Amino acid sequence: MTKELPKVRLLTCGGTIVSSGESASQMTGYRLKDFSVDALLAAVPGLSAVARLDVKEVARIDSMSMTSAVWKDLGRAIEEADADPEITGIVITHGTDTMEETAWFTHLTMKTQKPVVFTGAMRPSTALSADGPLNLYNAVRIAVDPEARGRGVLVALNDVIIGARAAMKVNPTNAAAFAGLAEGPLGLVSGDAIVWFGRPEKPFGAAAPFKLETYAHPKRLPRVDILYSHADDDGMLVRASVEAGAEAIVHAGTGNGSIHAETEKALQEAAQRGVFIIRASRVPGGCVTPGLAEWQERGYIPSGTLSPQKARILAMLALVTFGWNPEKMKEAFERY
Ligand SMILES: NC(=O)C[C@H](N)C(=O)O
Repeated sequence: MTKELPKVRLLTCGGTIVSSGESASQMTGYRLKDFSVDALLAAVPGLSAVARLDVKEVARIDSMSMTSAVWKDLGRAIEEADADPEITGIVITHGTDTMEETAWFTHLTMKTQKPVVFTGAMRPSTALSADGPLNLYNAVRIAVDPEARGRGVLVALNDVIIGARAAMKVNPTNAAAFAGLAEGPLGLVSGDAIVWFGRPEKPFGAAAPFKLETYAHPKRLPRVDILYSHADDDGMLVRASVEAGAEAIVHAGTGNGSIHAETEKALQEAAQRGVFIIRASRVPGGCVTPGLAEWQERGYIPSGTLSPQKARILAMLALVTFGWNPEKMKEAFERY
């Protein structure tokens, strides 16, 4: 008797992988129309020889409009797949614009040991050399690879496998859109082989205290704004953010998380009012260090190797999990 193929739950969230243009040469300016997931699967010959796929639509949106309400629906769908003993791995198709954010949220909150692989496409389904079908094929291969277990949530496109913590979209149009900043990739798809060489260094999933149930759907997570600094910055956005009820501000500063002298006054006032200040950087890659002694005295927290968008998610999760707790907020940025 032939061995039954492993079963993979495919959770779909929309994005370019199911978008269509007017012609094969249209690479941008396309829309999410009526291209179905079934049509996407039909465009992947050989997929049925890798795994049995069982599909569930979680959302059908362009990922620039992602919300934490969708993260919660996705989390519930992953928990369902985790509880099903027949399912070996989970693949999530998602727009690439905010894929790194959904993947990071999932990496911190999901407790499953099963592989969870995010993929998507940079070219619409109708394009010449559409990249979605091969990306999906490879994501399913990764999801059934026993070696993928224990490496946390993965982002796999264009033959590169990157951990959710490090993954960042670094090109707006190229098929090689993702890089694993600072930490590098965890593996590669090399033709028929899947090659692994890295594991996440920091605790995640079951080793992290963050849980999906801690925020009430459809309510958003606590307000945390990202403020991008530049010449002539004057702190106006800091004041607006505090006014809007931000519980933390991620300051995407220049260089090593540096702060414009004019903005510093507004950040200091915000910190005195109990708003957490996370010092991140608009520079991609590298590591933001604790910096000036007075920043440390004021309780500003360096983002380390987390991008501003990842720092925002960690701050939100720390707020819902620990409440207003400066020690725990600082520890969260050191540990996760
Ligand atoms: N390449 C993409 O997937 C971009 C897309 N518009 C999105 O949903 O993020």
